[in-house]
Amino acid sequence: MLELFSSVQGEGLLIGCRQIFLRLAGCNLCCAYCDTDFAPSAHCRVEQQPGSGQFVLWPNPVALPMVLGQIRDWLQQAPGAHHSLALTGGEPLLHGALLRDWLPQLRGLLPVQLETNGTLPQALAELLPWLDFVAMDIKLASQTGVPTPWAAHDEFLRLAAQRCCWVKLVVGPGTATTELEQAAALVVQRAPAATLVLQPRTLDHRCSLSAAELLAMQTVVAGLGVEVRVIGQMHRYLGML
Ligand SMILES: C[S@@+](CC[C@H](N)C(=O)[O-])C[C@H]1O[C@@H](n2cnc3c(N)ncnc32)[C@H](O)[C@@H]1O
Ligand SMILES: Nc1nc2[nH]cc(C(=O)O)c2c(=O)[nH]1
Ligand code: SF4
Ligand SMILES: [Mg+2]
Repeated sequence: MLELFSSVQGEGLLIGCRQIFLRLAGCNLCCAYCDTDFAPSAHCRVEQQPGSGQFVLWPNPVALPMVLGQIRDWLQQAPGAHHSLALTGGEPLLHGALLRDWLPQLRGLLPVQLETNGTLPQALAELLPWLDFVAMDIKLASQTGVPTPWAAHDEFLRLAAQRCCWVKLVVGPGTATTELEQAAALVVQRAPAATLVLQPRTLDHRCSLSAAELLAMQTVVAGLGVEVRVIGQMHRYLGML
């Protein structure tokens, strides 16, 4: 485990909701735009007072009772403040066995949102009963630098559609209309109730696209019958974790 903190969700459909973030190490992808250090570490950093920027280091592997104790403290300090728990990484679905163990108790404290790259459908299938929200990326080759894993995304989205789910597309300079069309078609086919979020790539702390470029992309996706939102990474602007 790499991080445990209480913040405000800065992306996707739960933007603005207070959440506890649990970040796990490791990833099966290497997106060119990735803003997160997910390398395994000997320590997990745990923010003390939320927003303080003061961390204590817990040695890895962290045991579940430590995590539950810290979350209970935050919930008691701020009654009713938290909406849910965000499980992120790295790619959290690489830790299927651990999550199978942990999720029943974590979900006893808060509803659970999974942040995922949408490439590990088998792992998702095993954890679905303990997930309330699934925020899935479709990884566009123009931004990641590697071909989009369309087949894995297809299988993944079929499963995610059994939960409250939305799809994030990180878009940026070079994103092709054909990519947007293919992603929108997949959503229409596999999860017609899901919203598609256009998330502009953040580069050097700024939005990498102009207003005109974002609106043009929004027009393409909306024209294909998908519910669409344009949402940037708000936590960066707020200066939050
Ligand atoms: C760090 S990832 C962890 C979860 C999972 N590995 C994934 O990619 O969905 C969390 C989210 O941050 C997004 N993200 C990472 N770097 C970004 C950037 N520079 N600009 C915009 N979004 C970014 C990812 O696309 C993903 O939606
Ligand atoms: N505030 C905040 N919102 C987020 N939404 C997704 C995040 C992630 O790294 O998965 C993230 C994050 O790291 N911080
Ligand atoms: S899948 Fe997520 S954590 Fe992994 S490299 Fe891409 S953005 Fe980063
Ligand atoms: Mg992040």
